[in-house]
Amino acid sequence: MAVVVSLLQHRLLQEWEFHTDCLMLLRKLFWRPNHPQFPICRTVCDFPLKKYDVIVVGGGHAGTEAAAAAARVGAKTLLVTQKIQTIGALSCNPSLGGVGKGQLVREVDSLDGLCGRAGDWAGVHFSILNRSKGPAVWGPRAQLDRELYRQFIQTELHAMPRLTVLEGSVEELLVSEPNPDQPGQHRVTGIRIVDGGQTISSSSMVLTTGTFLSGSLFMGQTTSPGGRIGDPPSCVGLSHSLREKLGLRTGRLRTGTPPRIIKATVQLSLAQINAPDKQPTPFSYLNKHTRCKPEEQLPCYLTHTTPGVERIVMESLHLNTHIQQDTKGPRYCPSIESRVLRFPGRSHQVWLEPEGLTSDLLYPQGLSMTLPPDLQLRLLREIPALQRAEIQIPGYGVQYDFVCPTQLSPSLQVKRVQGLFLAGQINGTTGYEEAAAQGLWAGVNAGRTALSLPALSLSRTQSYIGVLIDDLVGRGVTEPYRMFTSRAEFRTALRPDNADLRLSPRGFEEIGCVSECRYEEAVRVRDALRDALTAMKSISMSSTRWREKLGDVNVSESKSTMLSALELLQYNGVTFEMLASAFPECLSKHLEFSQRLKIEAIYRPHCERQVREMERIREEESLSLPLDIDYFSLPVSLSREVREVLDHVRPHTLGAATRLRGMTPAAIVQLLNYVRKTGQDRHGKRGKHIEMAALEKEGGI
Ligand SMILES: Cc1cc2nc3c(=O)[nH]c(=O)nc-3n(C[C@H](O)[C@H](O)[C@H](O)COP(=O)(O)OP(=O)(O)OC[C@H]3O[C@@H](n4cnc5c(N)ncnc54)[C@H](O)[C@@H]3O)c2cc1C
Repeated sequence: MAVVVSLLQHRLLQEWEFHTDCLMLLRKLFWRPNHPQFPICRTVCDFPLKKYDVIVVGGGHAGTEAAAAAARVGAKTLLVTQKIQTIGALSCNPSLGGVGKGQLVREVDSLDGLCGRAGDWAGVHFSILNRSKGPAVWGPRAQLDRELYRQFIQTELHAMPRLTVLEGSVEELLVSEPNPDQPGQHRVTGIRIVDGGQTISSSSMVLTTGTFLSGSLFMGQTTSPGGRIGDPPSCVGLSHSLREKLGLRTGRLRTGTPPRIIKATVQLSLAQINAPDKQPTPFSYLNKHTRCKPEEQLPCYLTHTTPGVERIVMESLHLNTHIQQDTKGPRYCPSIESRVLRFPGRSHQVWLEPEGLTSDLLYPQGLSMTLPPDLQLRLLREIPALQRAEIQIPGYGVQYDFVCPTQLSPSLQVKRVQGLFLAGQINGTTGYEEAAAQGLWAGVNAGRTALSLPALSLSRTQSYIGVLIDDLVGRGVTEPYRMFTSRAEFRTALRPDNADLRLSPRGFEEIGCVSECRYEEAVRVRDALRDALTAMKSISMSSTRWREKLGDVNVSESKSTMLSALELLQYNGVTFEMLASAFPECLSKHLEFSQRLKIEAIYRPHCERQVREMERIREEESLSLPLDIDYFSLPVSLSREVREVLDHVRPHTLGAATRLRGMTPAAIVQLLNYVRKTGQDRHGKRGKHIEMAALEKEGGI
């Protein structure tokens, strides 16, 4: 019976249809935290095995995705985390997605990860951010019910084949001599647990300790050890293992969280209401609906700080230890103290966000602070809507160790330690989505390595996950790293609408982390879109004929050339529905994909141009770069970082430049265009001479 319930539950979770209340009922009936039928071990003595293919340390957003991904690729996996109850906990903001981050959620979902479906289950307010810009940079986002999110993640993990969960704290990584056939100075062999000092072996491991590695909590002038309020830090032994035993370079970063406010004490009538989208858009490609019905969604509210807020911050700086420290915090999610110090005299936005369907708390986004609790209350009450507010949990800051991610390879394996993978905040990132994306990729590669399969990497031309990892391992971090669409040079191709086509087929055929049912759906969509594009290309008419056929479309009458239906779809005001009603016999069967086809039509020419540029780069790899280029004054769009690297290394060829740390495809295109454009002049004058000199210097002639 237990097995049948487990299978049924898992199947339903994979393929739910939210509008069927029956699933809610089944979940209510069968959901039991730590249900005994699942392989969960509370103490080390309980656990069934002494050896696993993969051990994942930490049950946050990176760890849960890593454990699930390793199990999906076929590895016998153990997830060890300090508290089973906090698996999938949202440490800070009750929200998922956003600009750049939403793209990551879609990509994790396309590789069969958990967070997209968890977001659809737990979301209480859905919106697409950046709608005024093109669909390539739209940001799917949701406010979440914390409890529902945590429960969903735990239910998924508990039902995952090949995965065991152990409650415990890891104090030491066990290592031995490296395998001589592979690069590296050590080889990971297992872990030691704090409680009783028992050891468990594995040849692959993913470390995802988040904000817990030597974590310290700050509130006013009080500092205490901790990784998150109510949770102890990772034991000192683990930091020692990484630094002293393995010789890894670490750094220190910080972040903070706002006080949680009792909703009943807030005068919401004094704040501006922010409604969700009328029709929620699911994160997951498998879901047609979200669990929350459109009319059941909760609003957010917008209010602003006053001069009184600034005064309290400035007057109490001496009582605020966290803010006095040099440690770098998240630039794009700053505390109210940092905002006031950076932009004095301004009023700052504060979003009042629901914490869940039944929660009586509000999360004041924008008011992250580390003042003493009495001053936090005084500060809140300077805001009109919060003048009677009461705090349930005060805000606090956390400082933690991270491992400099340039010590990792693109598979997220530590270069000098065979079998050791790192993911999430431990790599210097911030945010659930960044953690989930790395966790999934580290889990895939840890699983593959344990099964003697080659580790894989994702290119930045293919995915935001590739951009994130390439940035981390190529450039490292100097402050908590968060994703933005501007980090992706190929963002018009890496859209939130097409992550399934980019990743699910590869995820099934090559990587092995995608289920057959998701693969089949992605292939169905891919084939249907291809057929629809072919059909649209085959319909071609003059603009006059199109105007006759479709009525008042915005195509110039003077346009004498023929336009295909696909080209016409690029125009403002032309919809796929209009084309389908004009040519029902060949287009109406594709109406299901009308929005995707419109987006595809808009971006296709640009994406094709980018593909041609990439091909050009490959063909031009041997193109010489003049040795006397002044990279700092080059009149092209290159970042300061890239100019510094080029100036320092002075690569001889374009191919050598592409392999430099931190070089992006966009920078290479800029360089290629510049050298091609100026090449002729230079060859006529000094170019040849310089190339000869370079060869001589290299001993080439
Ligand atoms: C106070 C605070 C403020 C934050 N503010 C923001 C913000 O403003 N914006 C933002 O985007 N993000 C913020 N975050 C960060 C966000 O919570 C993280 O980015 C995200 O949770 C990172 O996921 P992770 O999986 O790397 O780590 P976490 O979610 O931190 O999970 C780490 C897990 O590892 C476990 N663990 C640690 N050490 C051990 C061990 N030795 N043995 C076993 N288990 C262990 C922990 O119990 C925990 O379950 C904040 C976090 C905190 C704590």
